[in-house]
Amino acid sequence: MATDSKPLLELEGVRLTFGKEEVLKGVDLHIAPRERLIVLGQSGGGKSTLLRLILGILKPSGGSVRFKGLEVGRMGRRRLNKMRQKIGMVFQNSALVSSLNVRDNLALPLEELTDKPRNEIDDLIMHKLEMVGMQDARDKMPAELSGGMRKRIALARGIIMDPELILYDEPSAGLDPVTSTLIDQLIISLSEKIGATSIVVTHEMDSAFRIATRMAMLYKGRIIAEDKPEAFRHHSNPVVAQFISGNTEGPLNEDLPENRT
Ligand SMILES: Nc1ncnc2c1ncn2[C@@H]1O[C@H](COP(=O)(O)OP(=O)(O)OP(=O)(O)O)[C@@H](O)[C@H]1O
Repeated sequence: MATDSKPLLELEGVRLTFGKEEVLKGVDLHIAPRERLIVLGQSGGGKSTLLRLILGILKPSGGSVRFKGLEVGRMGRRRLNKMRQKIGMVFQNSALVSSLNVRDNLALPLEELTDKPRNEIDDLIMHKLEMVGMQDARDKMPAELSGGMRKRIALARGIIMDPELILYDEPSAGLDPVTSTLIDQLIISLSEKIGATSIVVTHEMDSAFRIATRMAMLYKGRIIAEDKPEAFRHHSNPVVAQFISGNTEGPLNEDLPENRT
């Protein structure tokens, strides 16, 4: 029990500047094992940037990102590779390599980050394809699959190494409502099956409420609210309340290009 209550991931005072733009101004966030945390925020607010900091693709300009107690920004290549074996990533638009078939797309992270033999890689791929109901797609090219099928393959690739943490960037973007619900259910069941923690960036509020065990709102470079989903439905913070409702009147309007001075 004691280890389970320790955060898997700790972000403290994380700042990130691109040129003159300070995108993150001090993000504090602790993520406990097995949580499914939804990160909400406006377009261009820095959500994808946050995921890239967690993966160690970007280094913070200030503050710290710790995965299992280790500072990600200070890891060398070997440590980073080791950590990335424990983190699965499901990108926006699935991000499959169009010139590779499903089998080879799923093999990529295993070949890049491990020295597993081919037969072991093939067994793992079949097992993960079965978990997402896509065992018949092994030899198909991405172009032969629908958006929902490609998303299932992206999920299979995200869990290929039984990660402890899975990062999802807009997992249901561009999918029809039914496919989107099925993908949300799969996200929940897969993370429960492998005992993973999930961080999901999304703008789709129905998906967010279906998936979340906790929610956080990123606004103007900081986390301005974090709470259980029920609390987010009727939040006292006017920014959160407007974001959730999609109301066209409220404090978020100050940030619209036409209202900037
Ligand atoms: N590599 C980069 N170099 C310079 N600026 C960048 C870079 N990556 C992101 N940015 C800028 O940082 C800001 C945050 O981008 P980010 O993609 O993290 O936002 P987001 O919240 O994920 O947006 P969306 O919801 O639209 O995907 C944007 O202004 C973007 O232009």
